[in-house]
Amino acid sequence: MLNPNDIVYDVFAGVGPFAVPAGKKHVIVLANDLNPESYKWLEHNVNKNKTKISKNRFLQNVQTFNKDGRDFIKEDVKNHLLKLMEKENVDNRTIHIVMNLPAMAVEFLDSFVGLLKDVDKGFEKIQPLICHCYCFVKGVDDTKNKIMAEKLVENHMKIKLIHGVNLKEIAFVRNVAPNKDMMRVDLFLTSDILRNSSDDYIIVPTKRKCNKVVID
Ligand SMILES: C[S@@+](CC[C@H](N)C(=O)[O-])C[C@H]1O[C@@H](n2cnc3c(N)ncnc32)[C@H](O)[C@@H]1O
Repeated sequence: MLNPNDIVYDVFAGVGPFAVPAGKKHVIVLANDLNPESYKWLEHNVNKNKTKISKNRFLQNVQTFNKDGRDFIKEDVKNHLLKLMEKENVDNRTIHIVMNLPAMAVEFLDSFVGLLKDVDKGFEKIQPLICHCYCFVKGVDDTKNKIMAEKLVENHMKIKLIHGVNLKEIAFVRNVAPNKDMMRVDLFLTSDILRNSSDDYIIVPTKRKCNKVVID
């Protein structure tokens, strides 16, 4: 899916199985992991594969971070987006946010709501901005799995998902245990979400129970 001008923010990068191949394709990558041991090997793999270009350049190839995902989003992803919004020329590219921590990633999604609420222009320069959020659902059937994954994201972001507007796709990834499937929800992080100016969206009730969603 990735092209050389694209940008990847890998919030839960582990030892770099997404970040390193992306860096090798000359994609700009900001890769983060909280676990110091994962971070050590992420650094090792980035250096070993020569994906690191220069400490001093803004758009270096792969940059690594050792932070909690929420801090990484609110500080480093935000700052990087702000710099892109200030640039005069915009490359033709897609920005991807990868959130591969299926048990918990949805709990970090609210960080994007209002992330750029103080900004009033330049949003077109950071679109499309696609968030790939992995989650687990109680495996029932494909249709119900997709509804559960959608409700899970809606409850955590407190926004209504609308296909083609802020929802790109919901995909089955794999079965991980009896009655437990991994799903991937691809979201368009629109300027409405980033500014939290969500007149178009119905705010869904906050009632939620951890990762489980009950379908009537
Ligand atoms: C399922 S692994 C995914 C790693 C990698 N993306 C992959 O596909 O192999 C999730 C990673 O998230 C990291 N992690 C867990 N909690 C985190 C947090 N709060 N902030 C950042 N990283 C975290 C873990 O250390 C682990 O490396």
